Amino acid sequence: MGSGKTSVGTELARRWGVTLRDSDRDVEVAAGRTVAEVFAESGEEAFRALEHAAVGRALAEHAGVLALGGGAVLHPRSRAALERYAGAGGAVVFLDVGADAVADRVLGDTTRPLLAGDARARWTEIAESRRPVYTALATHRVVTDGRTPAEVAALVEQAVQSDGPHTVPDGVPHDQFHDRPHDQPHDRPADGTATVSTPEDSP
Ligand SMILES: Nc1ncnc2c1ncn2[C@@H]1O[C@H](COP(=O)(O)OP(=O)(O)O)[C@@H](O)[C@H]1O
Ligand SMILES: O=C(O)C1=C[C@@H](OP(=O)(O)O)[C@@H](O)[C@H](O)C1
Ligand SMILES: [Mg+2]
Repeated sequence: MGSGKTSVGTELARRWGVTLRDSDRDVEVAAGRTVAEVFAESGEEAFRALEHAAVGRALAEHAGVLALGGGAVLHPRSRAALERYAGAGGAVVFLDVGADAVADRVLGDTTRPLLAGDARARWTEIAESRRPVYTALATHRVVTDGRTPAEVAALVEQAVQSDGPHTVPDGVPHDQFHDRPHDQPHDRPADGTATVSTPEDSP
């Protein structure tokens, strides 16, 4: 939440001339309700089931950029689907962000039900608990603090087009933050239609 998956995904799709899918948006269309309404009326479990279905559809049918909701990786079968996608050469990008940067972005926002109450404390707790999942799943990590969505999109492009060991743009070699379960090249195909998933980045 607030790492910029939706914003950066939009920029990246524009840059590459492809379309953006966003799992939250797909859930809202399928449910005919907002994410906040689904949480309030049906609960988080129902939201996760809708989200899992949206992720599966997007991975199967979408050739472009996919922005995930930050909790999409909590569903074991969504996580497994993303692992298969990455194992087949897809790029899964962890947009990393710290609490100070995120405070300026989403902490006053009421559209994210999991941040109700002490939003900063909730965000920090969620981010810490999910970080191991994000780092295990991601093929690339890009730090977003102090960068505009356009700047982050350029860094994502640079990261996924780089060869060999995945040195992220802030200079931290990929293997210092991630026990990578797969070791495939993650170049964007020349036709420019690769799906780049952003598994939250951070919550
Ligand atoms: N790099 C950034 N710098 C400043 N604000 C940003 C940045 N990325 C996103 N935002 C703002 O933060 C809010 C959340 O961004 P969003 O893309 O919805 O994040 P996510 O999808 O990861 O929750 C939006 O208001 C957006 O305009
Ligand atoms: O991290 C989460 O559990 C959530 C993140 C949200 O998406 P963003 O990460 O795009 O804000 C949205 O799916 C929902 O509010 C739950
Ligand atoms: Mg989003």
